Amino acid sequence: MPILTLKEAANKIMVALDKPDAAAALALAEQLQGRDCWMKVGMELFYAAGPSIVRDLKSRGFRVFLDLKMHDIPNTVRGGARSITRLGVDLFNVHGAGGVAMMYAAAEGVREAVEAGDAQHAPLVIAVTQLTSTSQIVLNKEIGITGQLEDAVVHYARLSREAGLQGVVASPLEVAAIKAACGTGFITVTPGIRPRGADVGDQSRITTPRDAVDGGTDYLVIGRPITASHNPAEALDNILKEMIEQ
Ligand SMILES: O=C(O)c1cc(=O)[nH]c(=O)n1[C@@H]1O[C@H](COP(=O)(O)O)[C@@H](O)[C@H]1O
Repeated sequence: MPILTLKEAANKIMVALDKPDAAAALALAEQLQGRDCWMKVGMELFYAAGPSIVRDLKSRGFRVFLDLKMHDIPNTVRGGARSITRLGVDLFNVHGAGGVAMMYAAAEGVREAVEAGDAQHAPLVIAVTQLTSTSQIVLNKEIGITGQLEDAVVHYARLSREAGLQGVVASPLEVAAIKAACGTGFITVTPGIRPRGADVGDQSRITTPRDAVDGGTDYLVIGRPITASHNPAEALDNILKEMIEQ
């Protein structure tokens, strides 16, 4: 892998702002300001703080990944995508399990909002393949998908590309297979990042930040290793250091 600059490494980080309200999220974001990383707004924060949290983060100069993992009938997802696009986010996700028509509807919703002049730019749309908390055993025995987990991930990646989406969410362990199937330009956004010695928690398919970078991922989604630290800025800086070390 080519050596990354500090700025390039920071550009790859999406900090999962899994906080209960806007005040807590913005206090954390402020501590990380000036480092060029993205902020990810997920269900906990968005359901509490609403659309204004997106505007608050954008006005502070952050790029925003809105992680609401839409999974519904195509018509509903199309409307959801239109509303999300109007918010001005840079990237959002849907569930690959919703199928091609649903994913296509998400892409259409984006186009409709942009063409109607309701949005300045089109956000990237990506599909969740298999959650990084899902293990091989859970996939086979609970979810009921037979075969290898990596094959299930690649299957959804192919479908999402067919539907016109720009990338997927997967674990860093599947990046090489996704890129081989869908091309190097197909974006991989990878949670399941744990620095050595960090608490794994509910994640199942994990790598260190450095292994994720060496594996060719485009973006690393990192929550608790940064946000639960007593010094989030220092935790982020240590991760960045590990990513750029020769
Ligand atoms: O779409 C996501 O962001 C996502 C997909 C996935 O498969 N696994 C996953 O962990 N995530 C999100 O990534 C973040 C990971 O957070 P930590 O486990 O605290 O680093 C959380 O906000 C999850 O909601």
